[in-house]
Amino acid sequence: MKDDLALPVGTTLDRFIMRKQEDFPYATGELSQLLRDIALAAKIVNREINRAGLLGVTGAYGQQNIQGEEQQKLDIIANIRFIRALRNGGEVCTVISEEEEGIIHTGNTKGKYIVAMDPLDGSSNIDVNVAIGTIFSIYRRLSDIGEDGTSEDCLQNGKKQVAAGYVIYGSSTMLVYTTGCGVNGFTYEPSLGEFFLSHPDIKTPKTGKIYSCNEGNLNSFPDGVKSYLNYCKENNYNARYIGSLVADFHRNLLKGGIYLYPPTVKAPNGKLRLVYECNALAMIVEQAGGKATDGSERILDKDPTDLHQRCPLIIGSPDMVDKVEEFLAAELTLV
Ligand SMILES: O=P(O)(O)OC[C@H]1O[C@](O)(COP(=O)(O)O)[C@@H](O)[C@@H]1O
Ligand SMILES: [Mg+2]
Ligand SMILES: [Mg+2]
Repeated sequence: MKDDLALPVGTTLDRFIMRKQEDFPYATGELSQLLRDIALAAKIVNREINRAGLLGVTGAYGQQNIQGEEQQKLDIIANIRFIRALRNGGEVCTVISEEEEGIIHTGNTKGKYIVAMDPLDGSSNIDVNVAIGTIFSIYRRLSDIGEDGTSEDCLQNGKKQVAAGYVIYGSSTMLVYTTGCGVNGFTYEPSLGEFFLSHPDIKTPKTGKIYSCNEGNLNSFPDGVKSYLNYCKENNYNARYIGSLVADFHRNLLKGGIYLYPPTVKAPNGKLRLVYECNALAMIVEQAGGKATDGSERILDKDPTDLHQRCPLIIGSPDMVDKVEEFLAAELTLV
């Protein structure tokens, strides 16, 4: 067949976004444009990450962020690249970032959207060539068009997300996102500079045999979590922990598994941030048939009170999350 000489390259992200937009007769194209702006920033950051070692942009930047964490140069670069792309795109009035203490007004007062983001996730893995990521949540503003966004706009509960996603910079670079109608994954083809649909309609298995958590903190985990980890070991589950939330989450999403960052003595509210890490992944996992909880409350039901607030995260295959909650509930009855 002649066609075999030129096999189709697949559906580009752009084309996919356009087709999805047709599903919404009242769509104005602004959210579509915003998703494209995020994809553009992801391509640029991907390039920066790939050549970081050559350009000497590895290592610490020499200042701390609001969380008291040493900022890496690539944290700063990714933060600048995403904020610039969102500002130039014109659809976003306000940004919340892990790397910025306060909310960032882009000057696009006509912009209808708010973006909360973790520009670079897995900072401890940046310089050692291990998969890292970017996490983003998109909300519609509540405040009036024509003004800067407000803190009320930025502290919306996770159920209000109109879209959420992540980019994983790993053996290949992928963009995975949802607009509330299922989860789709796109793989980046650098030679064409395009993301192509590679993982349509992702569904996470109901259960799995992989558990991911930093057992270095085991001694200070709640008893219910300790019991669950014993249960995993008794049932010969595989321990897999990359130390980049996006990468651990992505593997478990595709293969079935559970990621846990419980409260510890060092981090009594857990380590991960509700507004720009947990909410986005919770929307994705639920859209893929999974679950996300802080141990007792559904992540998406939590009302944020602070931009950088932390919360425990237990996320993944639904049966596995239920099992952890069972062990935690049993712990409470023993008290
Ligand atoms: O080193 P720990 O305590 O296991 O924490 C690792 C976790 O912290 C994070 O690195 C926090 O995210 P950032 O790198 O964006 O700050 C997660 O990606 C990861 O899952
Ligand atoms: Mg992070
Ligand atoms: Mg980060």
